[in-house]
Amino acid sequence: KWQKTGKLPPGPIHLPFVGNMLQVDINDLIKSLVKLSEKYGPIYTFYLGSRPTVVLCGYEILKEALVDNAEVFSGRGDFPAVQQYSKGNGIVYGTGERWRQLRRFAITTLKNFGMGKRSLEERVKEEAQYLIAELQKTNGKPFDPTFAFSSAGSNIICSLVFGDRFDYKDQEFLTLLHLINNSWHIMSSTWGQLLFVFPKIMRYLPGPHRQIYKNYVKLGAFVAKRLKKNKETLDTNNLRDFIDCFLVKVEQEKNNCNTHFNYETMLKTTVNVFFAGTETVGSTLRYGFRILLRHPEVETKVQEEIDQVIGRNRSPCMEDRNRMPYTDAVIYEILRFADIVPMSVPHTVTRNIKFRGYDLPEGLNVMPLICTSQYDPVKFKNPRSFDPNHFLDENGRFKKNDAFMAFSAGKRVCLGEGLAQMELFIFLTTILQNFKLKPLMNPKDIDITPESSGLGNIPRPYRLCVLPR
Ligand code: HEM
Repeated sequence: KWQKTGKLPPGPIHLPFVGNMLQVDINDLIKSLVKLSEKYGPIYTFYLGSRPTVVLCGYEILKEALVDNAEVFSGRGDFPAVQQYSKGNGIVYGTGERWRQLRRFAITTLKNFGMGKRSLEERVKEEAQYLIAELQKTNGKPFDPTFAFSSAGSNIICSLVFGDRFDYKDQEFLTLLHLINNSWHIMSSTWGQLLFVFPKIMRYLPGPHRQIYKNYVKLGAFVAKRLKKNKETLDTNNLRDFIDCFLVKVEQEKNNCNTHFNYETMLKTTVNVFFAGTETVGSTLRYGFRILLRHPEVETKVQEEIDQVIGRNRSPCMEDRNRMPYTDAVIYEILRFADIVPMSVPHTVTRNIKFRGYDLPEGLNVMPLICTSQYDPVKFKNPRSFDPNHFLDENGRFKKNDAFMAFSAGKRVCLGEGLAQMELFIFLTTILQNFKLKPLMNPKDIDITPESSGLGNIPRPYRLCVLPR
């Protein structure tokens, strides 16, 4: 069907059933896809089993697709790791009118609860103090920061979605964080990549990839419990959180047989936002602090800027960011270099389109390799090096770069970008205001390449010490 519809971009010769599997290293799918673009150019066709996918590489073509043709490239493509659970419900994996309505509702509702506003900033500042208290408990001894960071990030989204934060030692909370972390690791492992390339076959084979679905079911059970609790205690004159607002919306729409607001979409959307808001910020902080251990000179410069602009006696706030170009650039560079969602999430085209001379039929899978924009040598001087100068001009002022696509671009752009930027700035500056980082090895020996790459780029596990300043 796909071939008959028109001229797809060229690509490596594919075999029946296995597609282009034999042309890639399944331990590092992304690297292989980037390598193929050296031969076939910025747009080529790659077969996942029998299904063609158009791969987009480099800033120019990603912008042309995701931004200049935003509507057409806004469909959601095959993502087998989660499809079995989400079944097209929810924001991340929804498509068409359902996705549009759920996304609009989520953005408006999260804004009403303070996303992008001062009230939420106060919440983030308060959480930063809990994080500092948690780090103080380590007494300068080595520790693994994974769960302290993901707890802090997760608590912000929990406040918005569930109306409250959790204690860092709360067992149920820790279990949820483990489920999310575990799923993210599997999606980013060889098993996750096998699942991506062979969705049908892998569904029937044993292996860790099956755990992703089980984890989602457990997360869903927790969210279902919260939905029930909210419903039992709902006061329509005092809406407490995202779930309350969704319950009201479902009730308002109950006689509309075409509605997209029902129990299933409420459950899956809540799971989506909870998952997306937890692992991403946690992973970025974990990656970012590993980079700072590797580059103590960057840590020192950020601390100098903190001392100059904020001092030691008050908490950092978002207004400070405008007066801290170096720290601003460091955060952008962490997001660029760590590149924690390197191939974004698959898209599709929503209607037939002629694009760069090729015929892309409606429903065709598109893989926007946003890592190739973040590492585009035309747009960044030394893309393979961590260098905050990528975001500074010659006078030391912050300089935007269009090729920065850590949150993707266009209609599907991450809806939590503003929130994530706020959390990263406040958490990072509050930690560096209070502590000096101490690595457990010579900084020059710290490897800041990812441990594995798939849906996510996973930083290598590490421990560090934090000493009071
Ligand atoms: C450093 C932190 C984050 C990064 C790097 C990140 C990155 C991304 C990326 C690359 C996408 C895929 C966009 C696409 O399909 O083209 C995405 C989607 C999404 N993100 Fe984030 N994200 C982050 C934090 C958050 C937070 C805090 C939230 C919570 C509100 C969130 C909620 C979502 C949702 C709901 C989507 C799906 C959007 C859609 O399909 O319309 N993300 N994110």
